[in-house]
Amino acid sequence: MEMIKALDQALAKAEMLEPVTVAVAAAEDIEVLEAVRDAKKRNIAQFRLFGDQQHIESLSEKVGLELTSDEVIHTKSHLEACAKAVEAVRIDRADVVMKGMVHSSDFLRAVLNKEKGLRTGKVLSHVAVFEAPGYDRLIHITDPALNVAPTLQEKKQILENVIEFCHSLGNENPKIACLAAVEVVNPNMPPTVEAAVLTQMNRRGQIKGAVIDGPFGLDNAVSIRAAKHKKIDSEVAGRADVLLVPDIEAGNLLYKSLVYFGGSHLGGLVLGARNPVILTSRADTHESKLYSIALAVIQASYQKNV
Ligand SMILES: CCCC(=O)OP(=O)(O)O
Repeated sequence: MEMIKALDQALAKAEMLEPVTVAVAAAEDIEVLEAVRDAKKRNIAQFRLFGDQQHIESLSEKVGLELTSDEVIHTKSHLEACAKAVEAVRIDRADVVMKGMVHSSDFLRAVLNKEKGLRTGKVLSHVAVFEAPGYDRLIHITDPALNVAPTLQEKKQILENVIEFCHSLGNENPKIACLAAVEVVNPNMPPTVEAAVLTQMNRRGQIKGAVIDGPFGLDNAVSIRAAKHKKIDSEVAGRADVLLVPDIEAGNLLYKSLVYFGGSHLGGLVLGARNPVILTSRADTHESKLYSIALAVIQASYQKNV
């Protein structure tokens, strides 16, 4: 498979695949409904929209989205919308679940629910895929939204999730930079120590399918000039496809810096679940929500074929 290097390429790829049914939790939002409208136009997805029916219908009219009566399912609260959207996926009435205008914590509680959620045996983790101006490839940030302070063991599993995801986008050997505040191992700075351990686990074949290195500062992970200036010699330095961040604070700040200072678009998914799960910020654009749907279509097709 040809490697996907841009979000528009992901959209084009999704258009060639089987459309999926997406269950949206709390769909009463302009940006969500614009993404729904555009995904339907491109025939990459059908939808089941859970939320306040009147509100969904009035916003849909504003964005020129025509809905049939079976596409909207009225719910009385956001929690009910999350539970019902996840249930739709569990009982195979939908293939993908998507966060709408609801807090990530409420949405994730439904996804992670032990009896009624979409857990597998794996650690679930979030990845945000950015097209950043001036960077020559897609940059994956993990985990900016789900694992608050992952342990070393959890970081290994977060890496395994993102490696499989990169493979689904045709990147067979992604370059992964484990980020910290500095690029040397400092026993007083746990992220630097864990980055070194993960690097060694990759070298010894305990984490396969990628080239992992670290610790790196952000500069030398994504800038060849910075890496050369600091005399860092690594296949990954300046060319990272994936940034493993130390914790949710670093990841979420980096995510929102790329959006608000960098003007980047993105796609966001939860990995490791039974079905694709779309999770973006409530404030992300409809373009980013559409790209997320495209990535979910690709992931669904990949999961069917492996
Ligand atoms: C993937 C970003 C998660 C997030 O921060 O969501 P909200 O902005 O909706 O809180």
